[in-house]
Amino acid sequence: MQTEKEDEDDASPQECVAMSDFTGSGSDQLSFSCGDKLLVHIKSSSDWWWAELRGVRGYVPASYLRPGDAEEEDTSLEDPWQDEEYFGSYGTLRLHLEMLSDKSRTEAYRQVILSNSASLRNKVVMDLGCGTGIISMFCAQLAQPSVVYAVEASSMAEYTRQLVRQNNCEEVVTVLQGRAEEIELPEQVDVLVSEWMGNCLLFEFMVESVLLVRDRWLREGGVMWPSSAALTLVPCQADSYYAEKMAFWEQPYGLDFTPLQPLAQQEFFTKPKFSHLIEPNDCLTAPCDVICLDMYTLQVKDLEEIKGQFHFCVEKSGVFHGFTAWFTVHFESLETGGATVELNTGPNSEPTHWKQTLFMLDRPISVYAGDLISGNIVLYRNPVWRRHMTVTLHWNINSATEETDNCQVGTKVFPMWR
Ligand SMILES: N=C(N)NC/C=C/[C@H]1O[C@@H](n2cnc3c(N)ncnc32)[C@H](O)[C@@H]1O
Repeated sequence: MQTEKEDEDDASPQECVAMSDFTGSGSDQLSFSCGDKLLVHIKSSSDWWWAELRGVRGYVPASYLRPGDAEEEDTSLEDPWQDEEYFGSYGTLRLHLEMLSDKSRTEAYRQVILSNSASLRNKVVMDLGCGTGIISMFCAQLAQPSVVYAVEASSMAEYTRQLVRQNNCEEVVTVLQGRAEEIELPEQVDVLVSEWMGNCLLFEFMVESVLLVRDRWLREGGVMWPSSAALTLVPCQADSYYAEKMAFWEQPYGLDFTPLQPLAQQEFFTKPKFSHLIEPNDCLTAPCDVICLDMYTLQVKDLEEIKGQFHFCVEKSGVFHGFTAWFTVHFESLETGGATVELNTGPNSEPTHWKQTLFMLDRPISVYAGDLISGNIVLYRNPVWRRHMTVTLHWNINSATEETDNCQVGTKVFPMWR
């Protein structure tokens, strides 16, 4: 871990305490365990600090640290769910406009209601995290449930009540403001519908609320919508993104800026890229469902660490820049044998506001038809910041051709976001 920063001295290093384990990737990141006391020498950016642990220095993720001793009591006030910020953001229209403008997403939920309208007659429904109440109003408009409990924790709930009245749905739709896992209902529900999926499926971990409400309010034999969810992964090319963020430094205006490339890798390729639009022909192999969740059996404790294996066979030679992930959810029919509705956020479906998530490798690797890329993905929920996680990818590349017979191995940890 000896690097050029060794001699850089700083005024007074600040002592910080690690709030959870961190396994560094790349040669300049420092690993540590929960409770370790680190000396922070340089806060080189908001995300990464230059720190020292037991005489070894390296980059550490700032969000894993809290100030030592003095300010101890302050950070204990920090809400691990960041509810104020989270529900505050849903109290404004921006995110609701984005979700409502996402036709693929919203029409999928409408299709679920429409294709189950007969079976929804006289049913008790909960719409968890109803936002502006669109799904609840689909239920009232397209079917005849006995009641829909539209639960919304943010201040949007007040406006949702107005929208329900404005659209003559108040007979059926009851808006309840509060966290769904904390509110009281007069009865159990037959159907628990929610649009809880975050980037990379789980980010925000709203799914925890869905599971808690399932366990408390879904009657025996009740239906979960979505019923199942799958995270899909594919090794891909990302030429334009790589050119834009890394190759750019090779010869801007005829000058050689390559000494900035390590910084570019740190700044642009450390975190996943949300809202990435992958072209179908960027995929180097057929995609693979690496994680499958059954919404009837999934438990909150399972969310701490979710692991999936993958085995890809390279279909065409190209440059392996990274992995792209997306998700698909399924809504089973209320009628036995009825049609299942699918919402697929992948590159072969209509784009959604989630688009896809790109995980860039530290450096691109040339791969050839027939090569095997196998390994695993692990989603580690952040033990402190409960809406965040890290995504760890381990991969092996076994060449199909003899010239590069050595097996290349790689691993990288992506914070999302803390
Ligand atoms: N699909 C994603 N990512 N987010 C879209 C869904 C987010 C909406 O659900 C609400 N919400 C989230 N969690 C809860 C909860 N536990 N109780 C009540 N309302 C909640 C938020 O305030 C947004 O309006």
